[in-house]
Amino acid sequence: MSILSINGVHKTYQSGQTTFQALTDIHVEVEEGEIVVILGPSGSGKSTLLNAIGGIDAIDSGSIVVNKKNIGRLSDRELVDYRREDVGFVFQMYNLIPNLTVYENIELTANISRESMSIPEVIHAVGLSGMEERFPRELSGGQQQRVSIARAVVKAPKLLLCDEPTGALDSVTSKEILQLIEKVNKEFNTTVLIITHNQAIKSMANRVITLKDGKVESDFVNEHQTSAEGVEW
Ligand SMILES: Nc1ncnc2c1ncn2[C@@H]1O[C@H](COP(=O)(O)OP(=O)(O)OP(=O)(O)O)[C@@H](O)[C@H]1O
Repeated sequence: MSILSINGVHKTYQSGQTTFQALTDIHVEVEEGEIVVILGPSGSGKSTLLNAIGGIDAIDSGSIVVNKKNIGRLSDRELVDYRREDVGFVFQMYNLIPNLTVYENIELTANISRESMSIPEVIHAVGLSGMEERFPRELSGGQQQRVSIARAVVKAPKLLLCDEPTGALDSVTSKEILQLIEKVNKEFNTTVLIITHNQAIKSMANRVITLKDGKVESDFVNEHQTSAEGVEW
């Protein structure tokens, strides 16, 4: 079943008199349960595409359908619900709330979503049992990223959108985080989209899409998919 369907998407940015074409005629289909890695150099449109899928930025034309919802047709209220319920975000900079504990950071998201998972179960799944009462400043970068993944996963999203999730981490910690993302994909059947400029990450994907100058340059099934364990820097 298709969980994400992107059809003929165009997006421009206006700055002063200049119009910049950030996305041109994007077509992508993602099936439920896939791990899709979207690669491309800086400026190729990766974040623009991810933000459009996440309902953060509007597109100019075309359609993005997630979990049978056409994002462009949602009212503001429905869009808030969509961002709360259907998609989870993981960013390079963890964006945790500094004066809330690990537990509270996760609880905050759980409280605003309709059907959240058990917080202790999620904390266990991300390997943070025993650290519930710590504050973000008392955690390593990798542990903070685990909290941000737990926060995204606790609302049981259909789609996990990861923007350079290992961009700020060393290679050993990066591999652990990729393994965790893989575990979320398998255990919770969460479809995962990872955008990155790191070529190494593509080996764990079952689909690899490359963007160039705002266009899909290639979109192929990875015949040599490895586990996240097999990602080599
Ligand atoms: N708000 C904006 N106003 C004008 N141009 C923008 C805006 N946001 C992005 N752009 C331009 O759109 C293009 C695509 O940007 P985007 O951030 O999607 O690229 P990216 O592939 O994610 O890059 P990076 O890997 O550096 O994050 C870039 O040329 C960028 O300068």
